[in-house]
Amino acid sequence: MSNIEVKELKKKRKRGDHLTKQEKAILKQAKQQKKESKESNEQKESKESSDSKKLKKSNKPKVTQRESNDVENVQETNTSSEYFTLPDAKSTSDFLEKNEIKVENIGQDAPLVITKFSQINVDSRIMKSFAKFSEPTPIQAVSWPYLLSGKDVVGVAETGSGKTLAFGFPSIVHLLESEKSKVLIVSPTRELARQIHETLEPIAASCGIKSVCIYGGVPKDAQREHLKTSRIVVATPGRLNDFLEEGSANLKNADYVVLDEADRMLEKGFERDIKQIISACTKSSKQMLMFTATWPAEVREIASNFMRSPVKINIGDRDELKANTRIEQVVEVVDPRDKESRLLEILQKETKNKKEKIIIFALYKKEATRVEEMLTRRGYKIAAIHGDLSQDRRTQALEQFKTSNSHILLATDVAARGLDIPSVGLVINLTFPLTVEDYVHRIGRTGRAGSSGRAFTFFTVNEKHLSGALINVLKAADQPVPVELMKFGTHTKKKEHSAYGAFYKEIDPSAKSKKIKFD
Ligand SMILES: Nc1ncnc2c1ncn2[C@@H]1O[C@H](COP(=O)(O)OP(=O)(O)OP(=O)(O)O)[C@@H](O)[C@H]1O
Repeated sequence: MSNIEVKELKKKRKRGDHLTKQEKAILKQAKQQKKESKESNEQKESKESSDSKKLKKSNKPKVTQRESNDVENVQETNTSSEYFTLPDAKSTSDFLEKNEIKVENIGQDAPLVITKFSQINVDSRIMKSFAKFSEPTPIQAVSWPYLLSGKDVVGVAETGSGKTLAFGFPSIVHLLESEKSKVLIVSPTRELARQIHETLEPIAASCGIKSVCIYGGVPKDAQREHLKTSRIVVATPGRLNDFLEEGSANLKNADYVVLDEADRMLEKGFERDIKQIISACTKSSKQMLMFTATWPAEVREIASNFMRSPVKINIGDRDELKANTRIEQVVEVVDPRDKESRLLEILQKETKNKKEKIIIFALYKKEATRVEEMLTRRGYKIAAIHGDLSQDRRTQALEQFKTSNSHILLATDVAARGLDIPSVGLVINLTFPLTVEDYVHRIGRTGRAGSSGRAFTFFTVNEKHLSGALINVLKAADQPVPVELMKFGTHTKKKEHSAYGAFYKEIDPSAKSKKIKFD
């Protein structure tokens, strides 16, 4: 058995390909030999070295907690341990319990966790990106061991819990490991794509890896050029498909594919685009990842069509729809005609001597424009972001809001998901969104990365079909349920797949119309 042969088998195992009994036996034997040689090296070393030398980490640490001799279980137990060590069983179980972590599809094994950065053993250039954090967040702690081991993963964790680095960090390790590979990350909105790119670009660049952000509403030339050399592609579906159709994007080597905000990406408005994109990633051994804060039953089956027996990670018991519990939620049932006067009262109170940022959500673009004008006339400095604005104006508005030139952002649901602006203290839902999932994402623009936040929501008779689902979300977070809301009824209706995203899909105005052929 040559080293090359063993290496090939390890790769095969990492990809999740089937191993014959003989191949498993070869791996087991190799593992045993490695263990023995390590032990004999360690014995030699301990004889000749001082105590400090013993503390020095091996370049390829082993999983020490759960070695298995069961050949059948080699794939599950002997994960890609060269990148991490595991804590002892007690620390693991305490961590899992404290954070209400559920991990499915790992057989009989206990979940693997990386609770400290010191357990990670990867290129130090990547580790620098964690210098500002004290420890991995729960979704990072649990998803990293599986992602670093080549597994498909569905990760469901509350808004603002660090999902971007949960899928982003292992993607860079993957690119360093495999020179030909590419990473593709798909996001539903341009702003979120830019944000993901801004998070990962510096880390990738420090390792000499180029990345590109592909999104609509801006000229194509620069993106097309960067595509040629980039190994990380962060994209919105429409523009990416344009590039695929014209032959400028090549995803043949994309073997680490992420759908961020995965439930949104699998909705009717996007499903076809996503199918097209994934079928362009032709490598059979690709790793598929889906991350989100909301995972409705309606999309779980669709998701399974794209994945190979994924590990399902659920932080905080999120089989039911749940909002971040650090957000104080106030719901006020009002007459639809009174919403804007109530908004003015709230703003007057909330903007007095307060520095925190506020996001106001409207449902329709026209509504957003009208309310923006109304508030501007009353002297408020407003930044606005919705689908009717040019991309330049959207980018500018978001920048203004982030850098504090204006404390209020008026937005439609293009800003509901993913955007990470740490000083947002209050979210106001002027008009309730189309689904309660969107409500959870909207209010999740506050209370990020362990901080607390507040959300104020107007609820009217027009949304009464959503009262039951909203009541459940309020109750699950121990928030008060107004009597007026209860009067609308507590029943929940099954969501229609086509209901979501109806106002959401981004149309790229710069995309060329398709040719129609007449016979
Ligand atoms: N280990 C960590 N410790 C503390 N903060 C972290 C850690 N990892 C990431 N963060 C910070 O947490 C914030 C939220 O992260 P991120 O935007 O990835 O959340 P998310 O889970 O994707 O949210 P959403 O569901 O709204 O998309 C970011 O500001 C990020 O820098």
